Amino acid sequence: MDEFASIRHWTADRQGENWQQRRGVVRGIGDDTAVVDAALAEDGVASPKRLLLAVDTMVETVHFKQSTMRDEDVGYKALAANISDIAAMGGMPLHALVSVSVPPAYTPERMRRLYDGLYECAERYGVAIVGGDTTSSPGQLVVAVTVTGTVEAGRELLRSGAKPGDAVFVTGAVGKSAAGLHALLAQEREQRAGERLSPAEFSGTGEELLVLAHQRPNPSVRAGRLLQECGSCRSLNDVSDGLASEAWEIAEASKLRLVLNEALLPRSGSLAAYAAKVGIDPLEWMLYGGEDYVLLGTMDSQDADGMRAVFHEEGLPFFIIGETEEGEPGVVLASGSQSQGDKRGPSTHSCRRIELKKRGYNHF
Ligand SMILES: Nc1ncnc2c1ncn2[C@@H]1O[C@H](COP(=O)(O)OP(=O)(O)OP(=O)(O)O)[C@@H](O)[C@H]1O
Ligand SMILES: Cc1ncc(C[n+]2csc(CCOP(=O)(O)O)c2C)c(N)n1
Ligand SMILES: [Mg+2]
Ligand SMILES: [Mg+2]
Ligand SMILES: [Mg+2]
Repeated sequence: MDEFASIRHWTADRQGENWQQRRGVVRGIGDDTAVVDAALAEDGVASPKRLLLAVDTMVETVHFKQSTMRDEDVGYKALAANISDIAAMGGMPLHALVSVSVPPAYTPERMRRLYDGLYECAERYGVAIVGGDTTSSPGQLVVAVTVTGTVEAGRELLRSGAKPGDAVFVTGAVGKSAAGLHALLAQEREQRAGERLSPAEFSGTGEELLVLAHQRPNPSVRAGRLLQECGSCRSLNDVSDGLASEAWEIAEASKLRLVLNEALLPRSGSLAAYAAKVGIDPLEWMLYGGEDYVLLGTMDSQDADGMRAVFHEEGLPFFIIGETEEGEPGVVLASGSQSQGDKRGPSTHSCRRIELKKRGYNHF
């Protein structure tokens, strides 16, 4: 049973509508965050804002190793990954609760450094850290962060709102984090056995930006707010498990197909250079890598140019990478097409369509 099937097995049809409704639950399990009508939660009148609630966990050896992340990076990324889910609803992040399970290797100084990173991220995104929980751990460090946020009622950007004929967009390059992890793990293998492993120094090298993307991801809060305000964004998700996997989630929730145009996928120069150096197809990292925390969504295709202009004005990247179409839920990668922006092939090129598997990072 995979991760998604497990969650369904544990939770599907386990609670009647009664308590969900009486507690103002607009959207429960199944999206980037839960959506709760704050006023209805207390049997009050309708609120102009709704509460967003989410938790994500980082586990040593699963999400990071001593050789891939400094302690302050672990703190920063644990909060950033959570803020990213609020961004993926078009919301404003507000509060965080931090639960840590601390093994003996993590001295008070190391934990203080982890909190340096947490607070750095909190300051940058205007999040108040309001509590948490602390336990010992026999082996690995576990950091679980719960975030709250708000969004204008009825304006939350769900995975389920896409319509056939929408434009598909991403708010940044994908694959850099996975390439950065590859560089860090390659460095780890080069270090002598028994040496205390620490994150490799990449400053001044071509890999520096990739490693930074892995250790210090920037959740797309401003982008999410712009998309929420514009009114033409129909579905949204953040890229934690990989582009293909997140596209599948929108396809399933909205009951349609996403057609991604390979030539339109943003290609980072540093990613291409590193992929060539180590002989790996960069597409593998771009489609299945994950942990990029950019936003993937769909919008009214008529407003796509306007949206691109709004993002440009704010100095933010925005790429139209495909479109949606009616059909059985699925994700297709089209290459060699003649669509706009594909400058690589002659116009006689035939379009190749590959069905993408729902593959990405899966915990089970
Ligand atoms: N153990 C659990 N019990 C109840 N609900 C869960 C559990 N694990 C996940 N969920 C719910 O399942 C849905 C999908 O969760 P998931 O963690 O895949 O989303 P995400 O945080 O956007 O992705 P990622 O964890 O890759 O960042 C969410 O609504 C989440 O609250
Ligand atoms: C040492 C090490 N090995 C592998 C990875 C890759 N990785 C771990 S979890 C995850 C998906 C997001 O997690 P979640 O779904 O829990 O939010 C990915 C891509 C890593 N970061 N560090
Ligand atoms: Mg998410
Ligand atoms: Mg999650
Ligand atoms: Mg998440």
